[in-house]
Amino acid sequence: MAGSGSNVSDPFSDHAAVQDEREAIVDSTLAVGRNATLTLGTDAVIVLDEGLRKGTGFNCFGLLPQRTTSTRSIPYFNVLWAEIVKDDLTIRYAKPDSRSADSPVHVAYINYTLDNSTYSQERASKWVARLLDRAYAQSQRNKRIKLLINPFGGAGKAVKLFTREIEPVFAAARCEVDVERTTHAGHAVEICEKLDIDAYDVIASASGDGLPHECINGLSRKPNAAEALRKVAIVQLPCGSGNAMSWNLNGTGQCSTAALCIVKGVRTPLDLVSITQGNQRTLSFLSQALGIVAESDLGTENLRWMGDTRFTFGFLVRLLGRTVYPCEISMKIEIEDKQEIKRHYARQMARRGDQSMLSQNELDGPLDTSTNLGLPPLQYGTINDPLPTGAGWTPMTPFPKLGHFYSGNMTMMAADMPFFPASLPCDGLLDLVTIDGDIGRMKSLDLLFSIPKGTFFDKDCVHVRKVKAARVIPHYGPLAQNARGVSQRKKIGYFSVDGEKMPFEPFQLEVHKGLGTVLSRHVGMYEAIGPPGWQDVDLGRGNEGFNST
Ligand SMILES: Nc1ncnc2c1ncn2[C@@H]1O[C@H](COP(=O)(O)OP(=O)(O)OP(=O)(O)O)[C@@H](O)[C@H]1O
Repeated sequence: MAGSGSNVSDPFSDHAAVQDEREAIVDSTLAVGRNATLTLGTDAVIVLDEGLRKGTGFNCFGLLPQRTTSTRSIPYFNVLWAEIVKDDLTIRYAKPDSRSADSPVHVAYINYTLDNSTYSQERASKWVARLLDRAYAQSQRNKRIKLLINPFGGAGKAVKLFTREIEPVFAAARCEVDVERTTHAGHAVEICEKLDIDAYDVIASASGDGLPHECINGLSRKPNAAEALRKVAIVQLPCGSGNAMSWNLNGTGQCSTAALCIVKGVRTPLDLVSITQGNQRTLSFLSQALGIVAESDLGTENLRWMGDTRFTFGFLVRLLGRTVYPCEISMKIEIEDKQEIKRHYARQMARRGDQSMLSQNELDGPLDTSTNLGLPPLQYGTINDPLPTGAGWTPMTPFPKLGHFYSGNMTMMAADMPFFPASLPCDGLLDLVTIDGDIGRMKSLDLLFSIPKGTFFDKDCVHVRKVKAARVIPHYGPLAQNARGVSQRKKIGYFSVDGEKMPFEPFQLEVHKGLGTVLSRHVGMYEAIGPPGWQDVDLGRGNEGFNST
């Protein structure tokens, strides 16, 4: 009944709480001049300024509408820096050029002259500190970035893109940037092998996916490789043609937006894959391909003048030719059923959903100090060892009609190419897809169009498993007689790792959970929609699923 004693559920009866709330509102609002205030809102800083209403003064003789609102909101994510110099408060932020989802950004700023009383200055300094706390949250400020530019990457525009789109964003965010141009193939490996890992937080590549691949392999050559790969985050500023790393971690193919995402990026551990061939061990962060995908990429180098279209052209030519690429494959399968893969994905996403619950150790996993911080030992040996036969390993099995062998550690292989929708940055597993090459042209075309639509995963002819390791022996390439008259297959064919050409010969791969580190827009997840229907999967209780640690 109204008025009968205290009502604890009535927030207005709690005077202390109301007082706290009032003070919080007062603290979050800063008066900057007679007609303007800046307020720290839930996810943006709100600028209320009568001056904004006046517009630019040009309204095309009354034909264009004048700005009628006096407020503007700047999302915290876009705030690059804020500071007070003498009596001037300046907030620099990344302003999108358009409303499109993948719009580039440019650096803009607002500036107000403060009342120069000590009280006002102190309040303003506290307000700026609170703004920066919100703008950066879990992300490290003033990152120290080693920035490598491949002057010939993509369409050869990386240097221009750096000057116009990337540098202004890093400068506005007060990042320390040390720029170096690569002069030859393999240069990034050499630079990263010698890099002082205490001097940098991030290695950024203004390039395609080739340079990040080299950076990872450069760090892997250090005697303290595991420590280096843990300490320094590898990122990409998308200047190539595929730019998969940027699409997966930041959801953009724009250099300026990727720079903003790196400024605000949070550390995410990334599984890396060891590939052994002969006596070589290479690390991979993205994909391994044999057959049609490798040929469409590496076999079309002579068509570079076509730009991105060369992949599609190469793909269609081979697809319509119903080319097969026979191989023998043995895998250590962890999850095979598509519904189980969706459940695994849903379970991992549920864990990631509450980021505040994750400790840094849980995110990065324990660092194995038993190996002097060098690369982790290979659990299943190399391609030169006898075939592993332990739990989960399938026998070496012929795939006589194989059209695609494609394993992926990230979802997007390029813009609109979510080839591995169930992949996760740090589940210790690789998504391995095989498709027969003789499935018929219409079915093949339908498959091709299903990739951007996100329905590819559920197609019957698409075989997907989550694996921890695999051994592959390619059995294609033309037959030729050797000097002793014995028929042998010529080593002609393409094997691509992260889009880079590797020797066309047998290989073994093995996943290392969370060995690498990247910066991502969201902790522990890719900017992708996941396998179809994963949100509807019933996780049940007590079902812990695959434990990859
Ligand atoms: N200065 C250079 N001259 C020649 N090759 C270089 C140079 N710098 C880097 N490279 C090599 O270029 C290769 C491709 O690099 P990157 O991925 O950056 O560009 P891209 O191939 O054009 O991009 P994408 O893979 O998206 O098409 C890498 O293998 C790297 O070793």
